[in-house]
Amino acid sequence: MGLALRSSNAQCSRIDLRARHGTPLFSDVGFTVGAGSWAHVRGANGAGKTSLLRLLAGLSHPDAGEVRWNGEKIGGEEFRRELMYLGHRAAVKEDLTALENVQFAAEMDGVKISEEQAQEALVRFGLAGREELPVRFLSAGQKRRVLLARTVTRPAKLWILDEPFTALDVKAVDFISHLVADHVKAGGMAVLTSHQSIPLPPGQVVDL
Ligand SMILES: Nc1ncnc2c1ncn2[C@@H]1O[C@H](COP(=O)(O)OP(=O)(O)OP(=O)(O)O)[C@@H](O)[C@H]1O
Repeated sequence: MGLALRSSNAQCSRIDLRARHGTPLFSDVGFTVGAGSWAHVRGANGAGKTSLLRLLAGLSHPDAGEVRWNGEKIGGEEFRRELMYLGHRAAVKEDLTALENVQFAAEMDGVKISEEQAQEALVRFGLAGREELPVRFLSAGQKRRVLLARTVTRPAKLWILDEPFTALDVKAVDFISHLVADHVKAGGMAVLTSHQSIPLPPGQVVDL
C-alpha cells in the first residue's frame, strides 16, 4: 500500500504590506505553492522578504489580502502542524548542548524524540563529535546546522526557510539543497529566500 499524500497548497493572494512608518513595502503580491513545488522569494535588502515569510507563517498580518492553506485562512492547528518555519534570526540556545537544542526544538514543535534520534539528526548534519558541546562553542555555520536539523526531526509539509544558506559552507549548502529537493520531490512544499541562486530544480520566482 502506497502513501497517499493529500494534495495541498499554500496560497497568498493580493497581499499588501506597509512598513511601520506607513510607506508601502510591497503590494498586490500573490502566488500559490502546491504539493511538489517551491518558491524563491527574491528582492533587495529591505524589500520585505522576511516580512512576507512571516506573513506566510502566520506570525504577522498583512494590511490587505490573505494567506490560505488548503483554501482556509491560516492559523488553525492543522496549518501549524504542517508548517516548519525557520526565521532569518532563529537562534540556538547557547548554553544547551547541540543534542539538547535538537531535543528542545522538537519539544517546541510538539514532538518527543529520543537522544538517539537527536544524535542521528546531528550526525546527518555533519555534527558528529560535537553533540555534547554547549553550542556557544560551535561556529556560526555549525549553529545553523543545529537549527536546520529540526527539518528531519519533525515531518511538515510546508517548509518556510528564511536565508537557510547563511553561514553555511559549500558542502552544507549542497546538503541542505538536496534535503529541500527531496522534500519537494516527495510532495512537500517550500518557500525560501536567498540572495544567492538556489541549487534546486527550477521553482517559482516571487520578486519583491
Ligand atoms: N520590527 C520592525 N520594526 C520596524 N521596521 C521593521 C521591522 N521589521 C522590518 N522592518 C522594516 O521593514 C523593511 C523590510 O524588512 P525585511 O526584513 O522584511 O526585508 P528583507 O527583504 O528580508 O531584507 P534583507 O535582505 O536585508 O534581509 C525594512 O525597511 C525594515 O527596516
